[in-house]
Amino acid sequence: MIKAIVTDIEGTITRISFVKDILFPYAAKHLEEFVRANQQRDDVKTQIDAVRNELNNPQASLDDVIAALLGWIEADKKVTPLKQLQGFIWQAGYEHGDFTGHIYPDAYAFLNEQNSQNIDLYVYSSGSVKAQHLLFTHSDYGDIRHLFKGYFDTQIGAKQEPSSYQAIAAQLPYDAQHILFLSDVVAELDAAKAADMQTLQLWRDNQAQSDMHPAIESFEQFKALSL
Ligand SMILES: CSCCC(=O)C(=O)COP(=O)(O)O
Ligand SMILES: [Mg+2]
Repeated sequence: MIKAIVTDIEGTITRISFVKDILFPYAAKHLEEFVRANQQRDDVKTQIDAVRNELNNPQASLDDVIAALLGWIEADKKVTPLKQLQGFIWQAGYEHGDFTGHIYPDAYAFLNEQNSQNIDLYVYSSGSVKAQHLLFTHSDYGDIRHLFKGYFDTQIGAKQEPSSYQAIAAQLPYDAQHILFLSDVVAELDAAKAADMQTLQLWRDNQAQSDMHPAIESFEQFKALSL
């Protein structure tokens, strides 16, 4: 019996193209100016040092740090300091109304339905917890943060590592087998399954599939599943 749902964002409840074609280019456009202007801010300084750490070069110049960050955006690398900085940068875009956080209509209906049935909803995304809050605060449906009980990002571990799902389950008041993890990415579902969670793939954009996980194309098909 499912008591809690942990959902991925991009590709699961949010269109991939919103992240790849709107959020990532916005971050790339504003990153250099943001990092230079805010390099003395404590939370930004921490992430700049974390980039130097990732580069194994404590002496890396700010130019080197910026070049690495821009390369990681281009390659869609889920490197924690990049994801944390992207969250800071997107704040201005959301607050100026440059975009709203995309949520699929079927996902919005599904999240509301599960919430009304007292299923606890959590988020686990490579996007930082700050970025998650921004997307849900400024979503296509207004502020929908009330739907979620908690948020996890790569600070708990990478999404393709079973230990990350074990750590999430340890923070929830349910055994892993009562937790359903939703994602579009098979490697993430494999990791969650290895941690004893139930899994369900959202298959919206022709992603690779696997016999190991049930799959649906839209949450409208959820009720027909016997989970
Ligand atoms: C929180 S919105 C930004 C999403 C993002 O930056 C990202 O890398 C998407 O990763 P996900 O784990 O949600 O597929
Ligand atoms: Mg995803």
